[in-house]
Amino acid sequence: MTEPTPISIPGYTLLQALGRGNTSLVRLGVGADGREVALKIPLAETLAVHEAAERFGNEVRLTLQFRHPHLVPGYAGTPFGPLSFLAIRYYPEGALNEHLARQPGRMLPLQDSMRLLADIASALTYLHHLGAVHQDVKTQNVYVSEGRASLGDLGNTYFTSQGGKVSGSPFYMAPEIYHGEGSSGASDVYSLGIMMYELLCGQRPFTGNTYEELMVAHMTRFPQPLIHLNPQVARNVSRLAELALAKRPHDRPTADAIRRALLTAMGETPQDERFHELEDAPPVLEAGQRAGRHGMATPRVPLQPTPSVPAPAKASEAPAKGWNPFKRAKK
Ligand SMILES: Nc1ncnc2c1ncn2[C@@H]1O[C@H](COP(=O)(O)OP(=O)(O)OP(=O)(O)O)[C@@H](O)[C@H]1O
Repeated sequence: MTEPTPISIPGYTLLQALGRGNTSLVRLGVGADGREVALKIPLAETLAVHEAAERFGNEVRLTLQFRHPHLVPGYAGTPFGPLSFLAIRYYPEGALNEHLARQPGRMLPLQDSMRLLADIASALTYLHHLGAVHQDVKTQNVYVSEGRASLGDLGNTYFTSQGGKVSGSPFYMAPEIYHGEGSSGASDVYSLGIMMYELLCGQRPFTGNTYEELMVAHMTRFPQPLIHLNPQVARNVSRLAELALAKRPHDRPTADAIRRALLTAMGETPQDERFHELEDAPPVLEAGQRAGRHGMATPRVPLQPTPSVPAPAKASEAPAKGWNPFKRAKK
């Protein structure tokens, strides 16, 4: 794997690497104001492949545009070109999968799990309200801080009105995506349903050792009721988790119904969500130009949907070996 460019970002002191994904190297950085940030820097191979570079640009633009307490906030970024990067909030506790791996039995106390799930459901309610689909809801893309969750990684997010390529991660992908059909808010809800099982009973509802086994499980099997696996889970929450995994998208509840059920089970009275208006879209920038909340003025321009690599829809298209059920094939 090649080293990313750039090796320096004006305005930031680059510190140690926090992690590396398929697309980018993430480094801790300190801004001119002394604030620690996570700097996503695309790998050279990401920039070399048009679709991958477009996806990174999409992530930069949408992260800077959306604003919600449970979406990872973006501070500044350059969407395209050799100097592209994205500065986002730094989460010292890391991603939810890393957080769970540190827990005994990979399980958090029930109230803590419900809080995190309610936060993610809230973020999805916001995206769906705006007509956007996240397409990659999974524990690896949720960041945790002091018991609260923020959803990140908007590289595959698109507005349904503008269209976008269908993608997902095999452990979390809804049956309609395996069938090669379109994604929607309901396919995000399906992925949230998978996370409800992971967090509330410590196991995934569908497993498989190969892509084909996993595909068959998602398309044909029905999960055990959550409440049978963990009798402490409230009946309504268990029922909504099962419904979230309905084979047909229109049989699934909304993210907001799940949020409300979780809050009610926690003894709270759910309030209606109140949303910020969309940030002005960052302008289309030349290489090296920067957009952000404390950067240049941002004229209104329409967002361009950025295509992502489609998830393999048929067994014959599935990766034969070395497949990773947490990752889509990206390049
Ligand atoms: N905001 C952050 N704060 C702390 N650590 C982070 C942050 N963002 C990313 N990381 C670390 O960097 C790793 C790689 O990040 P990420 O998975 O987002 O990379 P990516 O290449 O953009 O994603 P993908 O592999 O889905 O294309 C994460 O697993 C995590 O350990």
